Amino acid sequence: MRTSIVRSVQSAIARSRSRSSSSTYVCARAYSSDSVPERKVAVLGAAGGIGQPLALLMKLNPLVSKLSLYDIAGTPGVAADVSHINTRSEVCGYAGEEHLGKALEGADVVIIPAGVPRKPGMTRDDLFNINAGIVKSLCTAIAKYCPHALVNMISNPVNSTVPIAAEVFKKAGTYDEKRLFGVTTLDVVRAKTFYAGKANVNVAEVNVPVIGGHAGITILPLFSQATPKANLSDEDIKALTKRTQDGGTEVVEAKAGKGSATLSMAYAGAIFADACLKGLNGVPDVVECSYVQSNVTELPFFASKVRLGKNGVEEVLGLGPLSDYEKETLESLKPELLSSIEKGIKFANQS
Ligand SMILES: NC(=O)c1ccc[n+]([C@@H]2O[C@H](COP(=O)([O-])OP(=O)(O)OC[C@H]3O[C@@H](n4cnc5c(N)ncnc54)[C@H](O)[C@@H]3O)[C@@H](O)[C@H]2O)c1
Ligand SMILES: O=C(O)C[C@H](O)C(=O)O
Repeated sequence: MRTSIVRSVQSAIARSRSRSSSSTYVCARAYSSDSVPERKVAVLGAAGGIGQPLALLMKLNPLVSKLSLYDIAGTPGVAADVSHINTRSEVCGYAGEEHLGKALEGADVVIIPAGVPRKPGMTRDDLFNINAGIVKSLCTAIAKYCPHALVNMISNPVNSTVPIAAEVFKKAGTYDEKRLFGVTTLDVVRAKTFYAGKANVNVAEVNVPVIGGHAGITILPLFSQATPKANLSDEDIKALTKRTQDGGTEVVEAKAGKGSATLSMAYAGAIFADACLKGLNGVPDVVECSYVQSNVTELPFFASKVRLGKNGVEEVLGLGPLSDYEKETLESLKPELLSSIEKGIKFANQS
């Protein structure tokens, strides 16, 4: 049995090598699984700092049957590399725009970490001029080749790139607000880590919702709802809030010009994609925070807890009780978040 699987993998690799002589893509079939639904996940920007470890983590996910790795260059190598891992999914690497359609066809989940990262001294909004165009063209292709996929937007500034994606999909007639997500999981990951350290509780048991958006003061961790409960002072809560808001900058400065968070982001992106896949597969009660179309506040997009289901967003959950500090901070983040949303909408509609 094992020998025949090994032989079939070897012959699949040989077949893929012969058809990828131009080195544009490599496809290698691994193992099949009868009990779990087939799911194709595409990563756009897969040769980058986030893309590579995210490709690795998605290759480790047993819910994935096909892993499609797309970038403007470098993906055949990444695909060949991760394809040797003995997990379920078939891996294909596509390099160059002419292969984007093939990379996307049939995708259930598309994860987008394509675009430039920050350098010290930059805000996420400083990335807008380059990343807005990248996201727009990738979303145009998604609308064409996999209009029903769940889209996990990582590219910054998320506060604007998600509204850009929504406008592109609206124009193409494929927009479904239940299928578009800004990935804010890294804020939750950070809030959990920092809270566990300060409260001296087991980090594996910690939960902290993070609402708002994904940039500076628009990131609002709700430590008043954190569990397990801990008796932290107002000063501690303020310091934890600030550290969560500045978490990305902390990494950008530490990397000193060599980019922003990649490994922790890949981890966070893998958690969120896994939640999307579980929801699609009908696993009940899958809840994660995400930046989605929302009416929990007056802002058209807002991050809060979201219940995931077979069609993507099943329910955008309310904010729950907020402390006075959180109420005040929520009001103060709204103008900046609204202006980032409007900037994205304007860009998508004028260019
Ligand atoms: N949402 C979050 O929490 C979060 C966290 C960390 C980083 N980010 C953002 O993710 C993005 C990527 O960061 P990174 O560190 O991986 O950057 P990186 O430069 O290491 O990788 C980006 C990759 O995107 C590719 N790319 C560029 N244009 C493309 C296109 N048109 N199609 C496909 N691929 C394209 C590049 O070739 C590169 O491989 C940045 O915008 C960064 O700010 C978001
Ligand atoms: O901070 C950045 O520029 C990257 C990312 O948004 C992060 O939060 O780490």
